[in-house]
Amino acid sequence: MNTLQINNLSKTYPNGVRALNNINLEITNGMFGLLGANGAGKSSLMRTIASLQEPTSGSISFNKSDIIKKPEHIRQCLGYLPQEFGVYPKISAEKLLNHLAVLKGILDKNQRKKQVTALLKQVNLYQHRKKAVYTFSGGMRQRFGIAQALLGNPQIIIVDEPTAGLDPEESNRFLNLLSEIGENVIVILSTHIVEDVRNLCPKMAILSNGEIISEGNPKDLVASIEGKIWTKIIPKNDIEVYKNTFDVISTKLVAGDTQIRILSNKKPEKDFQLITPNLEDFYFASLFNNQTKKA
Ligand SMILES: Nc1ncnc2c1ncn2[C@@H]1O[C@H](COP(=O)(O)OP(=O)(O)OP(=O)(O)O)[C@@H](O)[C@H]1O
Repeated sequence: MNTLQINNLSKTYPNGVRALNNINLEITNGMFGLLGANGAGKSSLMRTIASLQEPTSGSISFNKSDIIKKPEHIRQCLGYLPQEFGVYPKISAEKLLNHLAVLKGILDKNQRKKQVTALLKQVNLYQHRKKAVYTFSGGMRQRFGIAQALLGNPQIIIVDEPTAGLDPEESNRFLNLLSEIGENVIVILSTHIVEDVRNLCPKMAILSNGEIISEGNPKDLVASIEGKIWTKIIPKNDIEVYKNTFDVISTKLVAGDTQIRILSNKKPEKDFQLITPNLEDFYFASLFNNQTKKA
């Protein structure tokens, strides 16, 4: 069993932005979803775990080895697909993956060829192996990205916002690929897409303004708000009135009408309907509770 242990981790950038604020997490084998809005601090946390930047304070260990003092340990067993993969040179996907394999320390030529071929097949890019990656579509690039992250059989794989910008079919394809990686490694999926976490991750945490505000199994978290989420269709202009009166966690346009969802232990008033909550409701309820706690 692999264990990533994060204790009291904080990161303040030189410009004064406090991106991470006292994070504590223990992550073991399987898919772990890190959910948060843009700017919540997900990439800051992913980059710090990948030892690409140092925290301001706190500690991270991977299988009991301190990765801030000894970053080479996690680098050897890490596969990382960053949010921005960067510029691709004008060489074929096969050559680029081979080159990245050398950088990863796979020096035996035969072993390297075997692994590059197997990975290109696994991510369904084998038939496109002679094409340059910069000519690939967004989805193909992300699949190439996961192939490079899997080089060298990593024990911990970090994917940062991998489906942002992909169409639904490519997104599905990518997530299926991710779910096949296996249960014997840690996979951290950082995303703002609630559905992705619900479908894939048995464990998750919500990050907001650099803090972990909820953590657990998605089903258990949703069960904790069972019987507390109420909905009503209201005129668009009344939103502010309802917000001032009730704990409105979200508003949504449904077929041109405005639907509000409210967090309440009992029926807020007549015409409200109790609904079976989903993970998105839990996410919004967490953000709402956290904001009101701070206000
Ligand atoms: N290198 C940096 N220097 C200064 N501030 C930064 C730096 N990187 C991130 N930030 C700031 O830290 C905060 C968290 O950013 P981060 O990129 O970690 O969030 P995120 O959840 O990954 O969001 P997104 O999905 O939009 O990238 C933001 O306020 C951002 O502007």
